Amino acid sequence: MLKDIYNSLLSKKQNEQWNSVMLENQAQLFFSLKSIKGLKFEEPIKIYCVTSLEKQSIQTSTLTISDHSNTIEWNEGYTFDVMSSNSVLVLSIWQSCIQNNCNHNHDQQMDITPNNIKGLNNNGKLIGKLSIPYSTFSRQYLDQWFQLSGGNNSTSVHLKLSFTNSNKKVTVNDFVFLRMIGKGAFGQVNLVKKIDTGRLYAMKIIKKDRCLDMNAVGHTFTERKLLKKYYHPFIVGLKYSFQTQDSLCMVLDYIGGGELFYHISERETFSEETARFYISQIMLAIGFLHEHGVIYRDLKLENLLMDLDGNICLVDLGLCKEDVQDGRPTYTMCGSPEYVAPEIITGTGYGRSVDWWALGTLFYEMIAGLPPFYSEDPHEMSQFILSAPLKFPPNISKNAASLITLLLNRDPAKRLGSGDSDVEEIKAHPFFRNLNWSKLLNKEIDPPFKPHLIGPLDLSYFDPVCTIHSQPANPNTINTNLSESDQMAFQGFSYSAPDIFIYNNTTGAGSANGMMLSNSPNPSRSTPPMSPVSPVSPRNYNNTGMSPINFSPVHSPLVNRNSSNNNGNGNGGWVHPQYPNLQQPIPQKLPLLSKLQESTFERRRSLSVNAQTQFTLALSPDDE
Ligand SMILES: Nc1ncnc2c1ncn2[C@@H]1O[C@H](COP(=O)(O)OP(=O)(O)OP(=O)(O)O)[C@@H](O)[C@H]1O
Repeated sequence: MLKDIYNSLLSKKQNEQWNSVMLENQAQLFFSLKSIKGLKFEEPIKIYCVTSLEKQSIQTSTLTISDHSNTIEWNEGYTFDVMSSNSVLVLSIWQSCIQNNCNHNHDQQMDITPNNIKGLNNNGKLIGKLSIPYSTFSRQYLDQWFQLSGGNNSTSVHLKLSFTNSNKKVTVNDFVFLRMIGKGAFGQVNLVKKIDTGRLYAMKIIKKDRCLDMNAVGHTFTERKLLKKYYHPFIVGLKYSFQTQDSLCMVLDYIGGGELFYHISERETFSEETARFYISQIMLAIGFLHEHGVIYRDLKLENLLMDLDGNICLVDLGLCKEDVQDGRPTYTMCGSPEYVAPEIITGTGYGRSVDWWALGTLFYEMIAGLPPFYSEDPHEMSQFILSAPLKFPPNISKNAASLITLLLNRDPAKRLGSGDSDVEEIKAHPFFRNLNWSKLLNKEIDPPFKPHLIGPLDLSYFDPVCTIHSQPANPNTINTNLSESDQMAFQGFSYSAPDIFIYNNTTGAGSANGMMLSNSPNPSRSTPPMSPVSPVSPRNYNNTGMSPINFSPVHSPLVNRNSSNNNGNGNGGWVHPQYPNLQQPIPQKLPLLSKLQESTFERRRSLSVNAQTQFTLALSPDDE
C-alpha cells in the first residue's frame, strides 16, 4: 500500500516536469553517428540504431559486422526539429533479430515517428543506450565519444551533433503533402513531410469558413493554445501552427498506430490487464489536464491514438474547457453521446469529474465490448445514462466491477476522482495495485500490443477511405472569399518567433499572441452562423421538442448496423450484459483493409452530422 502511494506521488511529481518550456526560435539538431567501438560478439552480427527526440524516432539501416576490428565506421546522419528545452536525445543500439521468420525491414533508414525507442524490431537485443539532454546537445557543436549504458557497457559511439537556431517562420510551403489520414468536422488531417529535416508530421487543416459558420473559432484557438502550452507523453504534441488565406494549420506529432477504436474493433474486447494499461495511461493524461485547470470533455475511442510502441496518445483538444480550477460548474452540453455524464444531460452544471465518468464508460466498453448504457437511439441512450441499472459481464473481476461502479456514480460529488486529489483517488483503487505509475509515465512498461508496420509510409492502421480514396488537402488552394473582418477572427493563430512562447502556468493564456479570440461570427458573412444552443435544462426539453441531447446516430466498434445475424439465435451467441436483446454482429475475421473499411464506413456516415451537432451544442454565448 505504502509502495503504491509512493509510486503515485512520484509519478505526480514527474508529471509536473512535462509543463513545456518551448523554445523562442525554430531549432534543429543535426545528428551524425560516425562510428562504434567496443562491441563484443562471437559470430557476425547485424546492428541498427534508433534515435528519438520529442516523439520522433528514426531507425538507421542495419550494419553487418563480421570482423573484430576495434572501431567500426557507421556514418549515418539526420536532422530533428527541436521545439522544447526539455528535450532529450535518446539513442539505443540494437542487435537485429535473428529469427528466420522475422519480417521486419531492417535494411533501410526509417522514420518510425513517434516514440519508438525500441525500433520496429520486437525481438532485437539491446546493446546499449544513451541519453543526451538539451543542455548538452544545444551547445552548438559536439564531436566526441559517448559511452553507452545498459547491455554491454564497454560499447561507445562517436557522435557529431550540431545545433542551430533560426528565426525563420515555418509556413505551409515547408511541407510536402503525402496522404490524407483522417477527416474531422472542419477539415482533414494529412501525413506531411517537412522538407528541410525530412521528418514526418500530421497536419490538421481546418477550413476557416467552416470554422466561422459553425462558431468554432474559439475551440480551434483553445486546442492550439493548450497544445502549445503543455507537453505530456500521452498527449499529442504541437510542432507548428500557421494559417493560409483559407485554412488554419496545426502540425502535430504523427501517431502512426491508428485509433484505439480500430484496435478494439479488431479484438472485440480487451482483457482486464490490457484495458488497465490503456486506462491508466489515459488517467495520467486526463489527470495532467485537470491539474492545469482543464476539463477534456471528449474522451472517446476515436480520440485515443496508438503510437508505434503501442502507447496511448490523446488527440483533439478542441472541446477542452479551461480555467475550471475554482470549482465553478460549467453548463455547456458537449461530448459524444455514449460517454456523456448524467449531469451534462440534465444541464445541472458539471465539473472535471465528467471526464472520470467517461473513463468509466470507456473502461466498461473495453472489457464488455459496448458502452454500459448503449442504445442505437440517442434519446433512449440518454435515458439509460440517467437511470438504467449498471450490469456487468459475468466474468468481470471484483476489482474491475468496483472501479467501474465508483466511476459511474451518477452523483458527481460522490464519483471516484471528484475529490481534491482528483486522479490520485482513482490511482489508489485496488484495481491498480502494483502498477508502477512512474514506469508507466516514462513508457518503461511494455505495452500489450505493438502495431506492426513495414515502413514509414505504411498506413495500414488508417482508414483506407482517407488514405487511398482521398487527395490530401492543399491549404494554399483558395476556395473561399473571406472578408478582411472574417480574417481578423484568426489573427494570432500563425506561428511567429515571439509567438512561440515561453508559456508557463503564470503567463498562461494571455501571453504573446496566443489570445483566445471571440468566436462570434462576423455579421457581414454571407452564410449565417448556426445559432448557438443555450445550456439545455430538463425544463426546456418540452419547449424545444428536442431530446435532452440531440446527438446524431451513434457508432460503436462492435455494432455493425448493416450486419444480419446468421447463426440462428439472432445474436451470434453474444449477449450484452445490460441489454440482452441488443444484437451484436457475428465476429468475423476480416482482412485489415476491409475490416477497417467496414468500421469506418459506419463512422464516417454519421461523422458530419455528429460533429455538427456536437459543436453546435458545445457553444453557447455565456459558457464556452
Ligand atoms: N497526430 C495525429 N497522427 C495521426 N493521425 C491523426 C493525428 N491527429 C488526428 N489524426 C487522425 O485524424 C482524425 C481526425 O482528427 P481530429 O479528431 O483531431 O480532427 P477533428 O476535426 O477535431 O475531428 P472531430 O470532428 O472528431 O472533432 C483522428 O480521428 C485520427 O484518425
